[in-house]
Amino acid sequence: MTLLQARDLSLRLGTTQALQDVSVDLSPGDVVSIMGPSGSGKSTLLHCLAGVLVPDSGSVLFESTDLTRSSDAERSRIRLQRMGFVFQFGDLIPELTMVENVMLPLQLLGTKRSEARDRARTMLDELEVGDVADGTVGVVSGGQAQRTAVARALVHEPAVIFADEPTGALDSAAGELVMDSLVTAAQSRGAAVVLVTHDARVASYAHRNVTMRDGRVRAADLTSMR
Ligand SMILES: Nc1ncnc2c1ncn2[C@@H]1O[C@H](COP(=O)(O)OP(=O)(O)OP(=O)(O)O)[C@@H](O)[C@H]1O
Repeated sequence: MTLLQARDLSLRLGTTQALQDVSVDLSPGDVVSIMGPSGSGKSTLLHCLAGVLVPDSGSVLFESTDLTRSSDAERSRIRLQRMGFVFQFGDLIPELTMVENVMLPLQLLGTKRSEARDRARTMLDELEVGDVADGTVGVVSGGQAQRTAVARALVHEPAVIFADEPTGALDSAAGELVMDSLVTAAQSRGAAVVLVTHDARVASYAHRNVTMRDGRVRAADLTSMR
């Protein structure tokens, strides 16, 4: 069964051919890393797979919807309901506590506040950051904030998590904890993970690697060492 099937994606950004004929498949529970030098098109590919950017040509079939033929509103709805996102700098809302940050996707999806709070707390406990649930970004460590961002990405049970340099701002010990929690929690729910990273240790969590160079896939389906 395929969760996401991207075919022959090409996209020009300004004067740069950011993607050229890129194809990627994702099955439920897959963990795929996207590596490659700076400027090779990794983030652009991730954004096309997630329906944030629409390629000039090619198709992105996600759970039977072609994201390249969907309206902005439809793609936003699919992202909210079926996808989770983790970025390099957590992007937690600083005015909210950790648990309030994790409640957000559920509340946007219409879950009652009390239920959203319970589910967010359970998720934070699972990621071993339940003790900082009532803290704000200013008082928790970078690793705790990033595990909270992972909790927020997973709390609404998405089919896929997109993570762009999720450990890029952390030291290696904290980064490993974030990766362990991300991959373990996603796998236990059958969610796929797409990771953009420069870091071979982060990529070693993946089942498959896609290496980009100048907007093209250089090598796909390499077996990870882990
Ligand atoms: N909005 C834009 N306008 C013009 N060119 C862009 C734009 N966004 C990205 N590019 C160019 O597209 C190419 C691919 O960028 P992208 O950010 O996908 O690379 P990347 O591999 O993720 O790089 P990095 O590792 O540095 O984040 C680069 O040459 C970049 O300069």
